[in-house]
Parts: sequence; structure tokens; C-alpha cells
Amino acid sequence: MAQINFGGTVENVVTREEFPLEKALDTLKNETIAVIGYGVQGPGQSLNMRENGFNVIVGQRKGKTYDKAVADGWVPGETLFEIEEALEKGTIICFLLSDAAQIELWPTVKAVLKPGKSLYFSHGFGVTYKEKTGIVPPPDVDVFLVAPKGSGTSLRRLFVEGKGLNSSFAVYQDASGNARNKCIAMGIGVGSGYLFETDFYKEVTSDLTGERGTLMGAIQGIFAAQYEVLRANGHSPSEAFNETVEELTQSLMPLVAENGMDWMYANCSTTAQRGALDWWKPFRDATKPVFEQLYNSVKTQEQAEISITRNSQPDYREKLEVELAELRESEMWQAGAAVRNLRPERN
Ligand SMILES: NC(=O)c1ccc[n+]([C@@H]2O[C@H](COP(=O)([O-])OP(=O)(O)OC[C@H]3O[C@@H](n4cnc5c(N)ncnc54)[C@H](O)[C@@H]3O)[C@@H](O)[C@H]2O)c1
Ligand SMILES: CC(C)(O)[C@@H](O)C(=O)O
Ligand SMILES: [Mg+2]
Ligand SMILES: [Mg+2]
Repeated sequence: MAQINFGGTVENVVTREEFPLEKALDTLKNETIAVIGYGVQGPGQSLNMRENGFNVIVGQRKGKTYDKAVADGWVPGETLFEIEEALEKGTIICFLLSDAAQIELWPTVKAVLKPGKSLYFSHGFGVTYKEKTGIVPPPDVDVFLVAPKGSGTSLRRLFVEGKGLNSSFAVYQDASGNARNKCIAMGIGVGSGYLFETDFYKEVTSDLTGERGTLMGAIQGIFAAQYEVLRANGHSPSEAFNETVEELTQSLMPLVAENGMDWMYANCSTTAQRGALDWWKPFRDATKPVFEQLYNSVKTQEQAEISITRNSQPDYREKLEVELAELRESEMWQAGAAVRNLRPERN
């Protein structure tokens, strides 16, 4: 493994140089990889693996998503099955239902987990919170995870563009003595660039924190706060949206992604730099207590409990849709829709 220095701490990272696609294909040459669930990660991972040359089948219950799988080229009776049939045929079971749905299907999955099969997750959730989920794998199967650090949609898009998304990986149980190799081979197969080693607990704890924090929850909160202040002071919706979101996503974040925050700052005016350098610490200090509260809520499993309870309700999809519509229909994101339409490349 490559030893990489991350700001002073040396960590092990698996690279494609040491574990090329050919080695991954050879490692899994006798396996039938059954991707169970075709929501967000299911399509990204299964299509990438199929195009990388692995032996992949999909298990999905009938409905809209099953039809999407057919449209993506999965053939009913050959590579696309009802979940139970795919579970029987698969030797590596990729459990890619939503975390709450995994609880309901667990007894069915557990029943097919005979010695020699492997159980694969893309999150540490089910196993870490086993007291809540009941997901306790039998001791004679390999259990591991590859968690792409991004949306399954991005995993697929980047793969199609010939790029990759990095992933975390972890082995929970090594019954065969070869679980680590199988896990890394799966990571390469689904289209990961580099693979960072972790464990199930750390993966789920950091992931739940990140998505509730800066990646999704905090960012919307900060956008909303600034937008509301600008609007309350007489700025137009387009001006408030441009100064809050559009410039960030279109101009400044690509510079951060390319070469870090100081690089982005250096490409702005000295006036902007002076202000940003003066204000980032007050923002850090104001939000840090909320991040501490969030981390604690993840650690005490309160967030897991909320996720399971809310997402296990029969009408959870409809309720989520109502909340998403509230965001979409807010003035800020309506202004956003209009601003997006005015991006020069859209004309
Ligand atoms: N969404 C992402 O991009 C992402 C990123 C990293 C990790 N993950 C993890 O990957 C796993 C899958 O997440 P996802 O977001 O792709 O899932 P999802 O919410 O999109 O759901 C996946 C599938 O579950 C099926 N399903 C839901 N309830 C069911 C039930 N009761 N019985 C049978 N099937 C049911 C749906 O039909 C769908 O095909 C989770 O562990 C998640 O935490 C997701
Ligand atoms: C894409 C994310 C936010 O990284 C993932 O963790 C998820 O749960 O969807
Ligand atoms: Mg997550
Ligand atoms: Mg994540």
C-alpha cells in the first residue's frame, strides 16, 4: 500500500498501480456479484462493474426502478431478477437497499448467506447499529464495505468520463482469509480511483456527520441565512442568489477543488481576501458548537434512530418529497432555477 502524508499524518492508501483492474478481475473471476437494489448506488456500481468486465447481476423488486434497470440494459431472467432469485444466484451479495429497507430484507438475505458467500455494503450503518437493525452476519461469511465518497450518480458520471471517485473500504469479517483482497477488488470494480482504509464504525460516524454537516445540511443552512439577510435588506432575488450560491458553484468551488482554499482566495481581489480572512474564524466559532452537537447526536446513535424510524414508515417517500418540494419551491431555489437557465452555455 502507498504511504501518503496527509498534512503530517501518514496513512495507507490502495492505488490502482498496486491493484490494477486485471488483478481485481482475477480476484473475482469465480464470483457472481449480485447488486441488490437499484436506487442511487445500485445503478452506478453495477453499470461500472459490468463495463469493467465483472460478472454482475441485479436484484430489484418490480416497479419503476426495475423498468429503469431494463432500460439500462439488464436483461430479465439473464442479468436482472427479483431480489430473492438474485440472492440465490449471487456469491457476493451487494446490499444496496436504503439503510432502513435493509432491516426489512435482512432475514431474507441472511437465509442465503451460506459459507463461501460474501456480504458487501456501501455503508457501515447496518452492522454498526446492529442492536437497532438486527443485522448480524453469520460468522462464516466475509463481510466488507466499499463506500464511494459521493453520490452514485457522480460515481457513474465520472466513470463514463474516464475519471473516478475515491472510496473508503473496510473489512468487518474475514472468514475466507481473502476478504481484504475481495473488498479491494470490488472497490476497483465499482470505479474507485484510490481506496482509503477505515472500519465500519468510523465510516458510518464520519459519513453521517459529513452529510448532515458541510456536505448537505450545513451548506443549505448557511445559504439560507445569507440569502435571507440580503433579501431583508432590499437586494433582489437574483442578486441574493448570485452572491450566495451561483458564484460559489460556478466560479469559486472549482478553484477550491483544483488547488485549495488559499488558491481560490488568491484568485479574488485583495478586498475580498481581506474580508474572507477576517470573517472565516467568526463563522467557524459560531458553527462549531452546532457541529459538536451533531457529532454527539451521531455518536449516541440518535441520528441512526431517527433515520430508521422515519425512513421505515410506509409513506416515507411521499413525506420526503414534500420536504424536498418545500426546498425546491422556496424563493431562493426558484431564483436558482431561473439563474441556472441563464447560464451562457444553456443557450
Ligand atoms: N445514495 C448514494 O449516493 C450513497 C452514497 C454512498 C453510500 N450509500 C449507501 O448505499 C446504500 C444504498 O443507498 P441508495 O441511496 O443507493 O439507496 P436508495 O434509497 O436509492 O434505495 C435503493 C433501493 O432500495 C429499494 N427498496 C427500498 N425499500 C425496499 C423494500 N422494502 N424492499 C425491497 N427493496 C426496497 C428501492 O427500490 C431502491 O431500488 C445505503 O447503505 C447508503 O447509505 C449511498
Ligand atoms: C452521497 C453521500 C452524502 O456521501 C452519501 O453518504 C449518502 O448517504 O448519500
Ligand atoms: Mg451517507
Ligand atoms: Mg457519504
